[in-house]
Amino acid sequence: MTTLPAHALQLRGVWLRLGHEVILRGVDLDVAPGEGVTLLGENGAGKTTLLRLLASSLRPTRGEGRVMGFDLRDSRSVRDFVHLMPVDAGLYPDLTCAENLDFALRMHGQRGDVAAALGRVGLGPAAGRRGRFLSAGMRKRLALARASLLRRPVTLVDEPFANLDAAGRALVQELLGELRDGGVTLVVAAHEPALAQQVAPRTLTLAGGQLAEA
Ligand SMILES: Nc1ncnc2c1ncn2[C@@H]1O[C@H](COP(=O)(O)OP(=O)(O)OP(=O)(O)O)[C@@H](O)[C@H]1O
Repeated sequence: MTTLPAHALQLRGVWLRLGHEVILRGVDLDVAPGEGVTLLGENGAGKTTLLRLLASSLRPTRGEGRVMGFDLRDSRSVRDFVHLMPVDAGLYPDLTCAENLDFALRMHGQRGDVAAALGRVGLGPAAGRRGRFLSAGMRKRLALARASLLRRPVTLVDEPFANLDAAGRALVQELLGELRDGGVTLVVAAHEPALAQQVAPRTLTLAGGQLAEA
C-alpha cells in the first residue's frame, strides 16, 4: 500500500525573482492531499508564476518546497505527479485534437479513452482538426479534456474559465469536480472566485508577492 505524504504541496520561505522583478516574497504554503485551493490575485500578482514554480518549471530564488514529498528541484519526480493546465492551453498546433490527447497519454505512459474524452467536452466532431485551427474556447476545452484524462495527483489550472461560454464554464466545474472527487489535489488560479470556489473552496490571495488566506 502506498502512503500519501502529509502535504501534497509545501513551500517554505519561497522567494522568486524573474529578471529585475521580485514576484514572490517569502511564500509559505501547505496543501493537504485532495484539497482544492482557489488562487486569487490581480493581473500581474504572480499566480501563473506560482503555478509554474509548483510544477517545477521555475526554481525558487530562495527557500524550498516539496510536491508529494519530492523536492521542487527534483523536476523529474515532481513532473510525474503534476499536471499544469496553462492559460494558453499548451497544445501542439500541428497535432489534431485526438493526437494531442494521445500524445499526452503516451508521454505519461497512460492509457485512456480519447474519443470519449473529446465527446465529453463537445469536441467529438473536431477530433481530426489541428490545434492551430481551434477557437480559444475549443483550445480550452481540449486542455480540459487532457487534464481530465491524465488525472495527475496534483492538477494546477490557470484561468480555466477564460474564453468559455456558460456551458463551457459549467463543464469546467463538472470535470474539475470529478478530479477532486477522485482525490486529486487541485489549485485553480482564477478571476471568477464564485465559480472556482465551488470546486476548490479554500481560497488564497496573492498580493505584494505574499500569499494570505482569504
Ligand atoms: N519570464 C518573465 N520574466 C520577467 N518577468 C516576468 C516573466 N514572466 C512573468 N513576469 C512578470 O511576473 C509578474 C507576475 O506575472 P504572472 O503572469 O505570474 O501574473 P498573474 O497573477 O498570473 O497575472 P494575470 O492575472 O494577468 O494572468 C508580472 O509582473 C510579469 O510581468
